[in-house]
Amino acid sequence: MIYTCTLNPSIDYIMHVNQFEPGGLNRAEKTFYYPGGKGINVSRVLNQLSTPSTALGFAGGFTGQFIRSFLDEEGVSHQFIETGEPSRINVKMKSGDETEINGPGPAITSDQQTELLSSIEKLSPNDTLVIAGSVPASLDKDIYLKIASICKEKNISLVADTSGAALKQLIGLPVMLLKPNHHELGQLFETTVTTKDDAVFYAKKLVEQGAENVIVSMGSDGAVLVTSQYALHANVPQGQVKNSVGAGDSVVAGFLAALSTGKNLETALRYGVAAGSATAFNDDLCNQKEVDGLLQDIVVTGLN
Ligand SMILES: Nc1ncnc2c1ncn2[C@@H]1O[C@H](COP(=O)(O)OP(=O)(O)OP(=O)(O)O)[C@@H](O)[C@H]1O
Ligand SMILES: O=P(O)(O)OC[C@@]1(O)O[C@H](CO)[C@@H](O)[C@@H]1O
Repeated sequence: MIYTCTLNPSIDYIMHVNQFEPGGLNRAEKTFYYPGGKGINVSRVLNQLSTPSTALGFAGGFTGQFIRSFLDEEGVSHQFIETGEPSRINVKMKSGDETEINGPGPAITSDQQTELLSSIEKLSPNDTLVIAGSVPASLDKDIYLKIASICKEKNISLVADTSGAALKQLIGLPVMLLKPNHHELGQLFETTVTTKDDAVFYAKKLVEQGAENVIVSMGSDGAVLVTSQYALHANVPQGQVKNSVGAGDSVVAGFLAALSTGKNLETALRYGVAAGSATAFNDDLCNQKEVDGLLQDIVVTGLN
């Protein structure tokens, strides 16, 4: 069974504003509300790809209620710990470019944190846990390390999509998949990752330190997969980007969905990139039909 863990879920409030004028009264042409947070996005895309998962983490207040009801309607299983204070609302403004303002999220008590760790302790060996997104300030700074230690002890396969200090803590641990984007990979090594070769060079360092698979997503330049055996690149199909929020999470979901049906790593990379691009070409996250429609346009090539 796949579990996802989102420590700081959100409602993503997506606003399309034709010509944004800072300091003026702006009116949006179109708005959308979706449950957000990286782990939740992974669970929603897995569900679209007929791969069951359960979303764990914290949710609270009227916004938490919206997140739960939305997931219920879609048939995504969830077990969030109630925070009392409302989950955050993240504003994503599309106005030529994409501007994001993410809230800090509710305070989480140490009892609530302990409850989450206990629920992870109860997962079974060979389950997969996806930890994704930022760590709220009220939680222990090393919570991902604590979760990774539980996974190691219980033989739970760990997947991580996070950045900064939270990502740094996981280096050297036996992680099944790390999925930084090229900016996050660059930050980790205090450098700039711009080319496929840069991505392979630094992803290899993560593999040497214990990661089984590293996918570096590179926006319109596709994604690179590095393992101890080889490095592959997948291009992106042509299309019009509508909303790239959750595109990286969709890569993770597509990759895991393919692996769960026994596909090989090359095919799983192709699914991951198809899911990422299908989400980028959509207002909401992708669905199965859209992913299937892009698969044949994605070419996977070997890199040195
Ligand atoms: N311009 C684009 N055209 C086609 N596909 C795209 C484009 N931008 C992103 N994608 C798809 O989305 C995937 C992930 O993109 P990106 O590297 O921007 O992820 P990310 O920064 O982790 O995203 P997020 O944090 O918003 O989920 C890419 O590998 C690709 O499949
Ligand atoms: O603040 P974090 O946890 O880093 O990112 C949260 C977030 O921006 O990531 C998702 C897209 O990947 C959105 O659904 C959500 O709003």
